[in-house]
Amino acid sequence: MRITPSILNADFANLGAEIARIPDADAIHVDVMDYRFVPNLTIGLPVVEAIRKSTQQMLDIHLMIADPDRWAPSYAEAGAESVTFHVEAAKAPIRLARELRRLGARASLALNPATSIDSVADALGEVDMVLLMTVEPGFGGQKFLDLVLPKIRRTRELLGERDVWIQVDGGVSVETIERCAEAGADTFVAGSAVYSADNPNAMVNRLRELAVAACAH
Ligand SMILES: O=C(CO)[C@H](O)[C@H](O)COP(=O)(O)O
Ligand SMILES: [Fe+2]
Repeated sequence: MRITPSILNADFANLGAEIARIPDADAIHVDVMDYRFVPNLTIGLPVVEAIRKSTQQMLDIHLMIADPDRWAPSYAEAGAESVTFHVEAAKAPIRLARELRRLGARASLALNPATSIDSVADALGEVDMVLLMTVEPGFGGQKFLDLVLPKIRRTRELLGERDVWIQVDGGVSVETIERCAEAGADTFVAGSAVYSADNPNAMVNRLRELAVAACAH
């Protein structure tokens, strides 16, 4: 069970210090948005390169951008351990996943809430993680969409014994993480839940404990 907090709701003027507040995180989830794939703009490659220099923690880059085929490899070259791109945006997802792995990164495929996992079933052997959006991408602090839970179960079923992580992203909190874990998710993005907590690192550990306990049922 991995907790990968999103820095979307952290203080962007103090990113290094904000990341240092969550030493027990399993990775730092960085949301890259481009005003094209989603109606929001965040940060891009230069900031990711600066983050890379400021921390040894695993970087989990979530690209919500148009044309990831063109831009995603640079994030692997910048030293990100995991690069996620959206299937709705990629022109050649298998070629891109292979390129990311060739560059030494984990390759990960993201699906919007309305995108079916069965539509990408044949590509699952090419990736290290599937990110299932549990809100419409673009903003932090949105309400978790329960309608994604059957897709988490279906993804687990399709993956079988394969060692592919299932990450959920959007509205994950102490209220919703157990449902995700019971359905088969093993990697959890939490943005506002972590950074609105008085003690973000304690929240990371609390979320992990809830996920572990839910899975043991
Ligand atoms: O990809 C994202 C939004 O598109 C973010 O990772 C996600 O929304 C995290 O924030 P929160 O936990 O507040 O929902
Ligand atoms: Fe994200």
